Amino acid sequence: MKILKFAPLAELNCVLEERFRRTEGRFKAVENQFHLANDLVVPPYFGALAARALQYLQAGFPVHLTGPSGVGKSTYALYIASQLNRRVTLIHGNHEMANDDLLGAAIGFSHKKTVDNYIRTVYKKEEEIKKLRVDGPLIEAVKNGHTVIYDEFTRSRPEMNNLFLSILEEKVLPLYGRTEKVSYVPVHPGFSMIFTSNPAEYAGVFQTQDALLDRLITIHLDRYSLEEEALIVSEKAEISQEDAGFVVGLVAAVRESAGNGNYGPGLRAAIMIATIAKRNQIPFHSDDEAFQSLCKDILTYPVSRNLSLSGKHEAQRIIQEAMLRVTNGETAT
Ligand SMILES: Nc1ncnc2c1ncn2[C@@H]1O[C@H](COP(=O)(O)OP(=O)(O)OP(=O)(O)O)[C@@H](O)[C@H]1O
Repeated sequence: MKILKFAPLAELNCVLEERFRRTEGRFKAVENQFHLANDLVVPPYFGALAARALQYLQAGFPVHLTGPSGVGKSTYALYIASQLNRRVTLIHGNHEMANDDLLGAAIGFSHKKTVDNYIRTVYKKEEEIKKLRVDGPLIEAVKNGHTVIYDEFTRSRPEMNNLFLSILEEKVLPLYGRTEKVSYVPVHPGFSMIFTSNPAEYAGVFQTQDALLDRLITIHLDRYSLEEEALIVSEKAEISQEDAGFVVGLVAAVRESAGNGNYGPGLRAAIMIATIAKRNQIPFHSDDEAFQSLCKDILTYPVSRNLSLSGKHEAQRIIQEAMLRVTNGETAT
């Protein structure tokens, strides 16, 4: 399994346009700092999938990565984007997103006044008022051929996402509601898009219009294997593979006992437990009180969400039992 050491993505030729920074966060859809996992673990499955996704993008088709929370969708998307070697624009879906956030908006007026009173008897005055607009991140991306990662796109309202229909099919970005003569921007040949989403049954997620889904190559991501998860956790938290295996096995056993399937605690919870335990020199041992409390704090809520009203106590019982099982060498499937 490959382990890549990555610099922050910002250094990977993924700088956002200075102009947007100067608009003081007006374009809330864009973040100007984000990081690819510092220690990116590339299991064979991940590498093969990323290579295929790259082929699809290079052939001009957008890719959509979907799967439960924490299976690595954003990480894959950033990794694939970094392979394309073009600037990256990152958009986060949210229910408040509006066209202006992506296309830009009027930010005021410029005013020019010329008064010519050189000859006292003649008074000449000219005034010009111009609307000032700032292009939004999507216009820049489309014009300059960036790779756009639209993370959690189903958290934006479906009507908001209509914009992408013509970008992806007709290769033009229509500029609705503008007074300028040009009413669309042609899409640069180097432009490509990677979408990510959680399944439709997740809270806060909107149904996607079929027309958009029809344009995307949708790839379902499954959880990493326990061995892969252990390697990721050991790299991220800088702990031994044995300790990482124990934490990952514990989280998996808890998820299994709680019947959470795809939706229970996963890789993120394991990374949290491992990082905090390492930082605070808490032994990775189920007999250790501090370790038990840490696991309960992190795992109780995601486990109890699926349980009945007695959730909290039931969840803690499940966690305690899972600790014993994993300590006794019983592994989750
Ligand atoms: N291959 C990997 N190498 C290193 N770290 C990884 C890898 N895959 C995932 N991670 C780490 O696991 C955590 C979850 O990954 P990520 O945020 O990509 O998941 P996601 O599927 O996009 O989750 P969500 O749907 O909740 O946004 C992150 O901390 C990420 O850095």
